[in-house]
Amino acid sequence: MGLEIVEPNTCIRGCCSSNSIPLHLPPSSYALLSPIARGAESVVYEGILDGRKVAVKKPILSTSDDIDKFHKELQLLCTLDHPGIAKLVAAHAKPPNYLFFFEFYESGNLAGKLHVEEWSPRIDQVLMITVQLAKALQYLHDHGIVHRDVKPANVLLDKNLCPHLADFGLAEYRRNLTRVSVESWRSSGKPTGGFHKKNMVGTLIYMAPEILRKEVHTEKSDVYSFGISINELLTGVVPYTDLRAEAQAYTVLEMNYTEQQLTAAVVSCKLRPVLAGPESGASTSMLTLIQRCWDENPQNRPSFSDIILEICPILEHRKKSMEENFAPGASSILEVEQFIDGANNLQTFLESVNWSTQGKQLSKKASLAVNSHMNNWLDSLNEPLAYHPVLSLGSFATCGRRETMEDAHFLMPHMCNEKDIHAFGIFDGHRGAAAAEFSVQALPGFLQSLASIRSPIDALFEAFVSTDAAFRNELDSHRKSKGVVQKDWHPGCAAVAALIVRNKLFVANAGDCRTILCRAGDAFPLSKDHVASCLEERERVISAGGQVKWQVDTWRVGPAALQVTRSIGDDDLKPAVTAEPEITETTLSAEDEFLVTFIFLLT
Ligand SMILES: Nc1ncnc2c1ncn2[C@@H]1O[C@H](COP(=O)(O)OP(=O)(O)OP(=O)(O)O)[C@@H](O)[C@H]1O
Ligand SMILES: [Mn+2]
Repeated sequence: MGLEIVEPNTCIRGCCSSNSIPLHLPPSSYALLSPIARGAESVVYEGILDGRKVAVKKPILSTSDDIDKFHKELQLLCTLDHPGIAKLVAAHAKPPNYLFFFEFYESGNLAGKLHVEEWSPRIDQVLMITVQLAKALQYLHDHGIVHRDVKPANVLLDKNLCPHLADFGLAEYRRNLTRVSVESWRSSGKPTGGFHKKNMVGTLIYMAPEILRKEVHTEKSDVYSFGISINELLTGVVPYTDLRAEAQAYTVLEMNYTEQQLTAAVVSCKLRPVLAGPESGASTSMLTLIQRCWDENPQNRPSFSDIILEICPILEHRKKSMEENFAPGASSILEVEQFIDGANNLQTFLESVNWSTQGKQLSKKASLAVNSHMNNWLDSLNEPLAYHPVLSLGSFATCGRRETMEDAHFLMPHMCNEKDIHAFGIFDGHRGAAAAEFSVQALPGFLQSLASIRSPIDALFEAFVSTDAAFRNELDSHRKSKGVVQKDWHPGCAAVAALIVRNKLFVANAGDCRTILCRAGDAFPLSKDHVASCLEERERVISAGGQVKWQVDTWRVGPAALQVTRSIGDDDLKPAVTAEPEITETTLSAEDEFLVTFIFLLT
């Protein structure tokens, strides 16, 4: 770059100096274009410096403390030179203009990439970002600097999606950190809540428990924030917004939990974000590493050198297996991309079980085992004058704002070729789609096999319980024999099934899907939500040996913080979270217009 360094190359106070970064610039050498981001403390503009595109950070300086802070940040930035750290190319440190000029990173910050663009990185991209960031933080720590604001919003991505750690507004030399932290941030002298809001709310979810307890910030507090951020990169979910998988659409602020509630939960109840599952493509060792990063005790957290040592071999192994599988002759970038995608899919395929097929096979076995004649159901209802419903049906499913579909449903009109028997069901998965995928195949089979030997109510009841037992069995045997299923992975699903036998409607429910009957224009609920906020359910769970705690915003069950109290799967919470459904029976009449069974969506 042709920018000249004018000696003495220092800031106005003489406290910042550099051999390579110009610290004052002739006004003609730069121009500020449109703003890219407005924070509480600064505005970042797209700009031109000496003919080249840059990002210009212009701090809002309203008190002398702010000016001190600018000098401190500049001093620090002048000493840093690492490919994983956003590069300061120049600064202007003389009144009236205080400006930082950074290299421009085209792909914006990682938070925007994940949550606005809904980017879902491949596992090799996650690993690459993890290693690069860990190297940048290792470099900082080696220089005695603690970043104190590690989060995806402060990670900038270049056009190759390589990460560069930015925003040194809170960075400090470790030796200066004695008993500062939260108190000193709070006393920044600004009358508005802006500063407080920025540093507490925006960063709160990344803050280590010791910081929330107002203890000293150490390198290990950066490790904690790093762990939370990498998990976010794997899940694509803003921390704590999916305590209940069904409510993922919430953002932290919308969820209305107060600072104190979240702080209390993180500090005292050791609440952490939901760990990424195996479907993210992350290996068990990587997931365990994340958990160690967010360990309660800072001393149990790995250092960045440890993290690099552990992640590098995983990345190497990944690269190697992709190279080995690399098709000779593939030449264009597109082909390479496709190939990498293919390799990823293959990996995911090998690592996961096809739960749908498992469920289907089981369902076949079950229905073959019994000769299905349902005449006994129809015989028992043989009232010639009874209302005879005529059925039309349909279904609609949408993934909503979630990355993957965890819900499933079946429509089984004319079950076992009986024109007056129909069954429908909906399964709302959580902690992965496995339980829903399995149940949607298995449950109808169980129901058919039980039709000839049980009453409709008993058949429904047993179909739920058997599906649950079969799923947990299957999960267990995969855990034991093939090791393909992680031992701490406990998928589950809420389920509701409706069975129509001539003019009788039976609805079996376990969880919080809902069924509503429209009768003469009015809505009649045929199911009751099984959630921990319901006193009756809470008491049932506790008496079955489960733990129910108020966490964040509502009552939740067990360490998994599940809101539903009945489900198929969730084997870590059995028997308290039971699969036994509650069943209602309704006699249909000509007034009944339609039946809606649905998953409660929060959008
Ligand atoms: N070099 C850059 N290239 C591209 N975009 C940038 C660059 N620097 C900053 N930005 C954009 O500006 C945002 C804010 O930058 P930064 O975090 O450094 O400032 P801040 O004042 O701390 O802002 P905030 O209050 O939001 O944390 C970044 O998240 C990013 O979107
Ligand atoms: Mn920032």
